[in-house]
Amino acid sequence: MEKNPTDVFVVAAALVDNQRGVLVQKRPKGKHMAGLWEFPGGKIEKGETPATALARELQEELNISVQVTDLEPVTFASEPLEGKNLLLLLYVCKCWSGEPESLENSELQWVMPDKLEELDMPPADGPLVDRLRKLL
Ligand SMILES: Nc1nc2c([nH]c(=O)n2[C@H]2C[C@H](O)[C@@H](COP(=O)(O)OP(=O)(O)OP(=O)(O)O)O2)c(=O)[nH]1
Repeated sequence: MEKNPTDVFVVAAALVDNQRGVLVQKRPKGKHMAGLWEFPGGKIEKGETPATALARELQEELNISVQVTDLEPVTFASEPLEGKNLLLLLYVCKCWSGEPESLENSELQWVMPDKLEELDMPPADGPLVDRLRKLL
């Protein structure tokens, strides 16, 4: 099968804490979809697996260490994005080292799973949130 050059592969994590809920971050000003809340993560780079990409993103964005074996695949979304197709893979992570802090100047908040749907999130995230609510 030929690789579709218009696909954008993104991995994201629902970090789950029993007391605080799920961590979301606000997309910073100046970026596409600025101001919307999203799950931490980002694009998969060349040579990475989805899980190694996500562990790298979580380190870079939140300064936490995650073992790839603690990343549990949950669901995915496929959505048009600026003339391309976004394939967004969502993982749940319940175990990490360090306290998440924003290294990229984005606002963070913990939200209980049943309140996630009240947030303004990118269109691709709607089905992910539905799935998480049923799971958590
Ligand atoms: N991390 C994350 N990205 C999401 C979510 N939902 C969603 O549509 N996206 C989109 C936004 C971006 O277009 C893309 C993530 O790529 P990114 O954060 O690495 O890239 P970006 O567009 O912010 O900018 P850049 O780093 O490429 O300059 O996936 C989500 O819940 N989490």
